[in-house]
Amino acid sequence: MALWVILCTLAALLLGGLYLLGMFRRQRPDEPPLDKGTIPWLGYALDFRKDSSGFLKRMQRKHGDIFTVLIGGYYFTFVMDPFCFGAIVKESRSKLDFRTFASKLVLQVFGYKAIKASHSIIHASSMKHLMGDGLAVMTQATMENFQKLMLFNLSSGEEKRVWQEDSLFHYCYNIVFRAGYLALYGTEPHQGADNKEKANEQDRVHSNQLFHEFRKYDRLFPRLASAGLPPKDKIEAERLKKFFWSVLSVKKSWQKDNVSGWIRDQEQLLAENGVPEYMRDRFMFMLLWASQGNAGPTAFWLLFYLMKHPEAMKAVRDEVDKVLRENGQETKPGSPPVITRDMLNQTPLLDSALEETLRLVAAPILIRAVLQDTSLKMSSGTEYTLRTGDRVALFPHMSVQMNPEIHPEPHKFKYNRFVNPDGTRKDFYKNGKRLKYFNMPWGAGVSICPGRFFATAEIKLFVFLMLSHYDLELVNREEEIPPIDISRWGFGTMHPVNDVQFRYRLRF
Ligand code: HEM
Repeated sequence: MALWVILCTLAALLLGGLYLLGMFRRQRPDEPPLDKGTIPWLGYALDFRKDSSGFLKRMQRKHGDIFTVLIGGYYFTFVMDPFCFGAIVKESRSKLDFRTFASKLVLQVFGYKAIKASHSIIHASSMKHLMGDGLAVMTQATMENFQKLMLFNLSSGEEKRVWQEDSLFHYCYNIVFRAGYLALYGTEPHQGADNKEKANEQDRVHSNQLFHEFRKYDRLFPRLASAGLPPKDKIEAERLKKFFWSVLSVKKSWQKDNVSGWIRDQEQLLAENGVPEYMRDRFMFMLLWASQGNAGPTAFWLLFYLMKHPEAMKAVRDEVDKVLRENGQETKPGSPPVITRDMLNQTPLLDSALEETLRLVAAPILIRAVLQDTSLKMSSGTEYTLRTGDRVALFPHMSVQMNPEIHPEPHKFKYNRFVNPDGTRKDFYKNGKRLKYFNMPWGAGVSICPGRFFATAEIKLFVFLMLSHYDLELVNREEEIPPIDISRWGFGTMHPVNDVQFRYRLRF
């Protein structure tokens, strides 16, 4: 009898194990093509982690616009048909849920254990402070910090009109990160005008140190997110996490000046929802990564493409100069221009150039957990069932942003791709049908980036200041577009593998 029980238990365990490894899963008649790969449980995890875009291209060629693949124990259904995107991102949360996957990820990479209200707290405070009137306040704060970082040692005189050389990715990421960080997380307090310069200097030093630690974490991030870090790097990641929890802690923020309403409100709302202080510290780290991880790299690509395409540089610079002139702002040493949110709304060409940059380099993968069987109709008319327990994923970089049927010559940077000659926005079509989702750098639906208007303002302020103050050029005019780091597909803006040298010189 005992032997019989043991045998049954072993058989049940074996069957359970095989089930978990995916051995019994079969494609049902109404389901998308299923591809489990050859390695049990892992499936295609290694191929996907190595180069998600290359892998998905191969799968699309093999299976078409919808397919389910096994990746590290999870079944992901990738949907490449842009006419289905709306149905997926707008589906009710009871069927396709964004939170399940996102909560797991933020726990793994930031140590933050999300509560139910986290998402609505983020979105409510972003609506208040990163859009509309709140955005005007944030734009001004960011402007002041850009000036603090970029223009503090400018003086007039010919001797200053010498070329200075720097690495473009590092330069852009560094300045945009620090200005955004100081605008959101606050500045060093000071009393009286005498101490102001001292406080400014402290802000410069502190934000620079923070940037250098942030970059260390940033480099580990893709492998941290896919649980692929070797032990040595894991220890380093733990050290960095603790460093950020401490530097960004709620207690330290109470000692700062000019902490944004965005940070203050979220901290307070979390506290009101019973989140303990140590967890609120971790939340602050998550917000730092979300807010600063993409804007700097995007600013790099935008300036790079403008320098690489002189006609684009001229058009955007002329537009910036015109807006400054028409708003009574002259660029003179010693009196930096005041750039307002209204001025940033008068730049259709710069908007198009930024959107074009994002089309080329923003590559998030949007993921929803399937909580109930959900049917999905493709533009071909075929209907599929997404299976409960699976995940559904979109990779708009491949399916729309670089799709030659939607954007002719997709690898080319065309600064005016998104704007008509009269300044209005262009429409985009596939197979003669107008598309709603033709560029998705910010995601879509419930999980759309709540900081997108602030991000846009931040990058545009930076470009305004760079173009109005400096002549800019690549050190090597024939510089090739640097290859991208393919381990970062899915996480936002891509990074270049190598940096690019550029030089800048005061214009006046
Ligand atoms: C060029 C810059 C940026 C890009 C390309 C970008 C893109 C994205 C994307 C694709 C997502 C996730 C969407 C999803 O998973 O479905 C996201 C989430 C988020 N972004 Fe941004 N973002 C940028 C800048 C910013 C800035 C400046 C802020 C804040 C000041 C910000 C705050 C956030 C937050 C808080 C989330 C998480 C939202 C949530 O959990 O619901 N982002 N962003």
